[in-house]
Amino acid sequence: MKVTVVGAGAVGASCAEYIAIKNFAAEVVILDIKEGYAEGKAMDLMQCASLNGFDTKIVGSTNDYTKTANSDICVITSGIPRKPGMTREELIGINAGIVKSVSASLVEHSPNTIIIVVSNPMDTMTYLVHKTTDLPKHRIIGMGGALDSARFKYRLAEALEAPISDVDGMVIGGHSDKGMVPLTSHATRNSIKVSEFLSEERLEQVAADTKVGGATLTKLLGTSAWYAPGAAVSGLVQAIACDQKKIFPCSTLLDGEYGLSDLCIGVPVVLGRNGIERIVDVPLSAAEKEHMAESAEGVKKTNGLLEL
Ligand SMILES: NC(=O)c1ccc[n+]([C@@H]2O[C@H](COP(=O)([O-])OP(=O)(O)OC[C@H]3O[C@@H](n4cnc5c(N)ncnc54)[C@H](O)[C@@H]3O)[C@@H](O)[C@H]2O)c1
Ligand SMILES: O=C(O)C[C@H](O)C(=O)O
Repeated sequence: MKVTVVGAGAVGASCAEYIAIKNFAAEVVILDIKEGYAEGKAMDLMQCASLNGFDTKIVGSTNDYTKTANSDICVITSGIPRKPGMTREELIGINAGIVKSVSASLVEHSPNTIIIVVSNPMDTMTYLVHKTTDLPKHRIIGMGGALDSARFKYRLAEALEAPISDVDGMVIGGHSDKGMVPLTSHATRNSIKVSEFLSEERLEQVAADTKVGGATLTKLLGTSAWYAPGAAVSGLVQAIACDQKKIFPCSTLLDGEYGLSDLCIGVPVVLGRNGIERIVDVPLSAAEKEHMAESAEGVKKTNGLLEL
């Protein structure tokens, strides 16, 4: 199993590190445009191998796509992150050009690859990869919901004063401050609906804190987060590489599912060796349906800014 990660910055390096530590891939190539940067990160990570007990070979590349040839999975993290006070959507002007050229180079060298898009605004960047490459839709996956769901579980555990391992929950919709749809009606603590433990008001606070999860960290860090994003990407990569058939909310091209078409947005999917193997239809409450429709409108508005 060969995995390429484009962008050796905060998220790309974190993602490569988690993939290596989980020890399921033979090779991880990290590629960056900055001279020597990916080679440096790869060498530093390789020097963790004996300490952390992994055999994954990590290779760095300064913009040489021949090193990425025949990758089974390619992750795109190249592009600028937001600064405090910015929205993800404001990154489109710079990141669209980067994602378009990077995805073209990746597909040229790995025509059978599965692409995972991380760069923001992620749903729109995932749509852009659909529009500009000829990869089939099950091989283009946007990562956002896996991270947002991890943040939702963190906030639920905090409210419930329970261990995170007792909590389950999922966030669908657009990966944006306003567009996320935390599915509070489906969230559980050890199979019991969380509404049995928390007031409606407290649950609304959990949902609100979840939606601004990325903005909260950006304010604290001065740039956006990387540990949980890297871990979330590695979870998707592992589910595909190991054919786990796990369900994650991922951004995917919809064609009537959830009453939506011609956009990429987060919905639950089964991930296996073929990429997105199935979109899972979850019954939504009336409020969740309304939030999903509003979220889709927001994503479509951002897609409208693309020069296709
Ligand atoms: N989808 C998500 O859940 C999620 C989570 C976190 C971050 N992000 C996004 O991921 C992106 C990266 O964030 P980061 O914190 O790692 O930023 P970063 O600045 O630390 O790293 C980005 C890297 O991309 C490289 N790069 C730029 N143009 C390139 C090109 N054409 N080819 C190859 N490499 C190129 C840069 O040199 C840099 O090293 C941002 O757009 C951020 O908003 C998304
Ligand atoms: O918040 C950001 O801009 C980065 C990322 O999308 C995140 O949710 O951490």
